[in-house]
Amino acid sequence: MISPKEALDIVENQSIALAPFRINLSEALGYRLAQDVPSPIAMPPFRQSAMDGYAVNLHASDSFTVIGEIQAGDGQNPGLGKNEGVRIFTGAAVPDDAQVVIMQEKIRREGEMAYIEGELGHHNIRPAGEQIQQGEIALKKGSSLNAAAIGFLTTLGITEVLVYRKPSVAIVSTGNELQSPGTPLAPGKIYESNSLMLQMALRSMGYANSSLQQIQDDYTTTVVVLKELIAQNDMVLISGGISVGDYDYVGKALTEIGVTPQFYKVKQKPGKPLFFGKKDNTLIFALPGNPAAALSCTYIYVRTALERISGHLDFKLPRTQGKISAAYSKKGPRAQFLKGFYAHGEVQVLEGQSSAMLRSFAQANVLVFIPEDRFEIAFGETVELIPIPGL
Ligand SMILES: Nc1nc2c(c(=O)[nH]1)N[C@H]1C(S)=C(S)[C@@H](COP(=O)(O)OP(=O)(O)OC[C@H]3O[C@@H](n4cnc5c(N)ncnc54)[C@H](O)[C@@H]3O)O[C@H]1N2
Ligand code: MOO
Repeated sequence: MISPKEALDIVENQSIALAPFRINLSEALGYRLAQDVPSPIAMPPFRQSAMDGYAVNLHASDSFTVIGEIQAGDGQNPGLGKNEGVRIFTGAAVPDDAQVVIMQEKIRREGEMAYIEGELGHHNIRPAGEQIQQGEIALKKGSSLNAAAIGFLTTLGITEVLVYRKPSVAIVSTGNELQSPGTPLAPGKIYESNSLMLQMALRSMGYANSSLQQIQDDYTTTVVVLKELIAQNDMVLISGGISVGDYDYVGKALTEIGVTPQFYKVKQKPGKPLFFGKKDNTLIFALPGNPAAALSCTYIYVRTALERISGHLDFKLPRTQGKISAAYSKKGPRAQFLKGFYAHGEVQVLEGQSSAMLRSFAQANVLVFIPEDRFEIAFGETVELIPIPGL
């Protein structure tokens, strides 16, 4: 059995970015750039006034003559003699001859004459190219296209960019005991909840392209359905049927389909029987059916794979720290990812850590990582936390 760290290393190394395509910026939210993007223009494109006031060619004087006006958007560049100025507004082009824009609050006007009152202070001119020069890299390959990034590229006149494709993900739940919600439970059945939960986890992380399937514990069906889904998708997430029971067909079916295993079983709780494999360019995770195990593995391993194949090339699982609010005793040698609630530097390990339970997960905002070789964590000790994404 490998450690969580070894398993994450394998996932990172095996998750290769999908093929890029061109996209309009208005559709590009959440994608990652597949190229360095150079700026086609300098920004600002001209010397820009940062204030409403007067642009002045000032020479050792505390007064000047106002000879005209420039509004934002005007294209003229009037010549200014010594101690001549123009009325100007924020965002307007400053005449080449002006060295300073004086805020209107510091000016007293008398007809065409303007008198400076108090200290001049800043020159209030944004130099051309102050933010970026023409040809300079605006955003690097791998950058996330969030609202600010899309806004920034739009200020440069860019309308289309090359981004990495986002994966199509098939989510498959297995198990004869599973019944779709919406009808009273039949004896021996439970409601099927993993597929919707996993779809929501993916959506909350920015991956909207997923489909849901449910299959019975039947070997032939499992082979046929999984084979087709693996051929058609970039990633397949299977929940349940990966342990050692007589009706756990998933592992055998994946072997028959020709999936190359990257690992099976991780020294962790929850999620010990996690399987990760590859067929051609498709990544396959067989997640343990226990709901908290399936979700925990999704937030740790599936997330890492999704980020990397979507172009977040150097993605590492975010980790932070907090002080534990009560002593904790770990039983057994497996590393643990505990459901926790973190606030103001302190983390509380929640009641009910069984991998069959979701109650504590529904209240958690972090996973508390307890390494394999740690058993007794003292009150107030600093522990590693993995924030739950998408909250
Ligand atoms: N003899 C052993 N038995 C088990 C071992 C072991 O090492 N030896 N490992 C245990 C651990 S740890 C886990 S985790 C589970 C994982 O088992 P499977 O991945 O095969 O999952 P299932 O048996 O199909 O289901 C487990 C549990 O989760 C419920 N489940 C499954 N799918 C769903 C779903 N879509 N929605 C809601 N709930 C679901 C299922 O009813 C079971 O209760 O194996 C242990 N056994
Ligand atoms: O590994 Mo299982 O998820 O502990 O119950």
